[in-house]
Amino acid sequence: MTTVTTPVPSDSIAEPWATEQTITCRDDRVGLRAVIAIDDTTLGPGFGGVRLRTYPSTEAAAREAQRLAAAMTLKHALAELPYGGAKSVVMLDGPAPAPGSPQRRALFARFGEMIARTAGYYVPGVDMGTLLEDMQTIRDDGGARAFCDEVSPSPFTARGVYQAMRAAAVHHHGEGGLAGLHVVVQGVGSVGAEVARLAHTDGARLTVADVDTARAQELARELGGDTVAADEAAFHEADVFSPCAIARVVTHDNIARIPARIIAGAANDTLDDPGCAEALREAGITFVPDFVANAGGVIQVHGGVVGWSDEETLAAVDRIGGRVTGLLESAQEHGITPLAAALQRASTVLGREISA
Ligand SMILES: NC(=O)c1ccc[n+]([C@@H]2O[C@H](COP(=O)([O-])OP(=O)(O)OC[C@H]3O[C@@H](n4cnc5c(N)ncnc54)[C@H](O)[C@@H]3O)[C@@H](O)[C@H]2O)c1
Repeated sequence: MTTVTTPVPSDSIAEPWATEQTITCRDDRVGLRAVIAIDDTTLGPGFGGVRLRTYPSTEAAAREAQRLAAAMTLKHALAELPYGGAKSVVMLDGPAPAPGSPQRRALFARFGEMIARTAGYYVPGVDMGTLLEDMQTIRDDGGARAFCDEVSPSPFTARGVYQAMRAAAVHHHGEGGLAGLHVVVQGVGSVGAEVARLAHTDGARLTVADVDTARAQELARELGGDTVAADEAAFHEADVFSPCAIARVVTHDNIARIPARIIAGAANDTLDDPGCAEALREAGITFVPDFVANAGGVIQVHGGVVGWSDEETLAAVDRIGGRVTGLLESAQEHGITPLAAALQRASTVLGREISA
């Protein structure tokens, strides 16, 4: 007699046709429930991280995988990288298996086998909740291609965000760039702290915020700056606001309270909804799309894959600045938002219409 295990209660994949492929993966022997979303492979295999966390439903997990995969498509298209957009989520129903444990290894080995079935069209990397060793398991035990670069992408992401911020400052204030400007950084983890340091080196005055207040205070001391409460960072008097922590910090309801004239940060999904981009433009605030500003990490990963020298990788990351300048000029010329300009660029690169 066959035993049928009841699937995770719920629901469905809400948008079955949102991506080129959305694949569910299940193996009860190792406790695997995962969703792989391959958004678009026009430019190459879909590359995107594996996220490991709990979700309230299968639908929520699938939605997140699809949404993040679409953002990766845009990120790679704008960064001129030969990858499509993809993302996967492994659903937890309790605490994550400990790093190095046989359970964790079995989970990622099996997931790797399922990734291998995409025949290279999905290439995973590290994301929230996963570790380099998980990618190595996917590769070594699962037999799938995986990006397992041991170099942390965070400093490269930070450098790209800094270049984006600087380009926006030059666009607004002329060649002086960030010198003398007040920059508020929300979230001073591996990316935000480095963004703050680079802006400080460029002559900016820094105010930093983090839910880990000791971390913010220590960095403020290092940079001779100030701190502000984490949930007040966006509303603190400043020239530049750099969200480097959580998603959706800009909402229709709070735009009127944001004093900064430039928003450029690392946090994915900074806008609560794409319509906020037009509201920001009307409020006179220049928003640099997150998927343009935070591409330094994927550029570094690609540099590792194709064997760029450190100088070549840094030069490629620094080109984010010129790209932002181009988008801001195009947006100004056509009376559109920088987000719309970025989507137009992605539409051209991908050969299909992409709207917000
Ligand atoms: N690391 C990368 O290369 C990379 C690449 C692209 C995008 N991002 C995005 O950039 C952001 C930062 O990434 P990271 O690698 O620095 O993460 P991190 O975990 O190293 O740092 C995040 C920091 O934000 C703080 N934080 C959390 N919630 C906060 C809140 N509500 N207000 C203020 N601070 C808060 C945390 O205490 C931590 O110090 C994330 O949104 C991430 O998805 C990172």
